[in-house]
Amino acid sequence: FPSTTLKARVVSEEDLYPSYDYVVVGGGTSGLTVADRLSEDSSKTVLVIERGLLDQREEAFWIPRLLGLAPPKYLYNLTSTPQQASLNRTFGLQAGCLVGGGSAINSMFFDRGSAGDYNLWRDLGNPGWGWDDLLPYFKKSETFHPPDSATVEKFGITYDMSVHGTSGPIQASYPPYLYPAVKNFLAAWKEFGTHNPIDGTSGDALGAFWTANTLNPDGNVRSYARTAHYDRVQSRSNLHLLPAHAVTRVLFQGTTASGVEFMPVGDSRRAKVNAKKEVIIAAGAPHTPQVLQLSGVGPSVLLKKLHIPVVVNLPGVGHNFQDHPLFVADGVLTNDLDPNPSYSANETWLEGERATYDTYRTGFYTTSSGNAAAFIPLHELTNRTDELVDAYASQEPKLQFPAGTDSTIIAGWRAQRDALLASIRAGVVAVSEYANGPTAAMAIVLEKPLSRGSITINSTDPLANPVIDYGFYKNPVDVEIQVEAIRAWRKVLSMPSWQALGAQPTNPANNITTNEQLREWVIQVSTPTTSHPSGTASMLPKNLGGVVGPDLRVYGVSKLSVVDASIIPMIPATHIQSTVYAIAEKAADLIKARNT
Ligand SMILES: Cc1cc2nc3c(=O)[nH]c(=O)nc-3n(C[C@H](O)[C@H](O)[C@H](O)COP(=O)(O)OP(=O)(O)OC[C@H]3O[C@@H](n4cnc5c(N)ncnc54)[C@H](O)[C@@H]3O)c2cc1C
Repeated sequence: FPSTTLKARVVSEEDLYPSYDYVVVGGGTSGLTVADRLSEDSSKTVLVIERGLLDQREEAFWIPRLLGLAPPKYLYNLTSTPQQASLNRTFGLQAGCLVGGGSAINSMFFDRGSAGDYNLWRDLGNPGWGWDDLLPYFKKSETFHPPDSATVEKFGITYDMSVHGTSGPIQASYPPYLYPAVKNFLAAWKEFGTHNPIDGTSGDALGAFWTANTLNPDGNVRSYARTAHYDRVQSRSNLHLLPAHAVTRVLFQGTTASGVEFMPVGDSRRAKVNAKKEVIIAAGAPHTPQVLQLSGVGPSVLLKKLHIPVVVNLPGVGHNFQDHPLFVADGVLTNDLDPNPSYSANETWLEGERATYDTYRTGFYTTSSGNAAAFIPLHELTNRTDELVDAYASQEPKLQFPAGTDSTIIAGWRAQRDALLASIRAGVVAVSEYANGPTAAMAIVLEKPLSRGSITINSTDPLANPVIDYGFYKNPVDVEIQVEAIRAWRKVLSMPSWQALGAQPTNPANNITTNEQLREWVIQVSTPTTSHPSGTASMLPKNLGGVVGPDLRVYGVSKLSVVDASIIPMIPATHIQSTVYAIAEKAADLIKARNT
């Protein structure tokens, strides 16, 4: 990989200015995006404080196929509490602890939800956050490189340039190595009864379609927040990055954020830096609530228990936690095509592909985790739609939460449920995702869970892991949708285009058929996370458990905002990084406008 000089604006503690216009907490996906945009104005100074290290160009960060192999020092080691509705199992939560955050280690799917996903945000009390409002920011964030005509012809990829950006920092493209069976996947879903949108990023992400990756076609390397929003602009003298330091709390004068306290990781010494205009929190959904709670912004009951002085009682901080639960349904293709994913089991073949990548930057190593997915609305998934919607609608909100839960959080859940059910009835959101494409085995993902969890601290140690409760499958109707998703998967495998490849389901086996059997299977094999944690500092009205308003400012204090995946009020039916980039792009515009 062409190595660059990376030290220019990485500062050490001694070089810090005593104050900056903006201090950004967390140099991950959203933090680096916002810092890049705010530092476009050379008269403003910006400091990013990142708990993790700057990667040293280890292969896992730039060779797409090596995703998942990041050295442990760049990862958090987070584990949930035992999840009651899931046989009391505990589950990890993957998150990147490095400059670039999740974007450095993710699976590189780069897609968007449906218009209905974002219109839900708007309709929950967030003017300016519907699909039409966000589309310009999706476009601003990316440079989309369409596939060449030979690829289009061979694989039938369709796209609509009018919904894409052509000059944004994140590079999006298709790898030059695609599997022919994806065409069968897409055709089978059409035979099943859904459609193939021309471009799944157009606001119509209902159906089965090709998906691009965060792949820079110049060398077929990962495009991520570090390369796109830091390396690209590191010559700016008004942008400073302080890696390997954790923000321990936001400092307040009264209720005005005035700066942050931070510490070098591995040293208990504390230091302070001032923010003249705003402190911007971008620590990611697992850690943003931790930073807020440590700073005295959160549920007062919790803060008092930990003897943290309360700056503002905000019960929603750490609540409304959502992710996408999933399981893998296994199947085989007895008559598979050439090439197919099973080749990668052969070490000699892999060595050849690695040599091809090293020499030509083509072949298998340009691929990450997939280039197609199906997002299916409930009425296409099952004929039990009315029954399932009624089951959700008849639930008593209070029973979804432990005794003592603040009434605003319960009201927020009710509002989300009612809005979601209207969208499900209207058929404008997907509830199930079938990820990947070229195999009969599929990750089946619940896209619109109504179970909610929480992330809270139980210690004032800023480096301690927060307590992660996924609230996994707490809502039994979520499980019921997963049951229907298995039935739909079996049905799609029986369609002519899959049968042409000899598709057969293997697990769950065909003799597992009753709702009860399928439910039991789902509970045994599911995990609560697709590494899409969201919602822990939700953008919702305060009386609905919100933490920030549509301007992303934290309620009850001034000069403090949140710009990361925590603000997502309802998780969209998509992989969420492009949404996080769009949020951060919009956040930067909002912050600039109020600080001219
Ligand atoms: C393994 C994995 C696979 C994924 N696959 C996909 C995919 O294929 N497609 C997709 O669209 N999405 C995917 N995602 C999700 C996507 O990458 C994330 O949603 C997104 O990166 C979140 O961005 P963020 O800015 O909210 O948080 P992050 O990018 O996680 O940034 C938060 C940063 O804050 C830092 N931080 C935390 N606490 C502190 C503190 N106290 N002081 C200073 N810094 C702090 C962290 O170290 C981190 O760098 C995946 C995520 C993971 C982890």
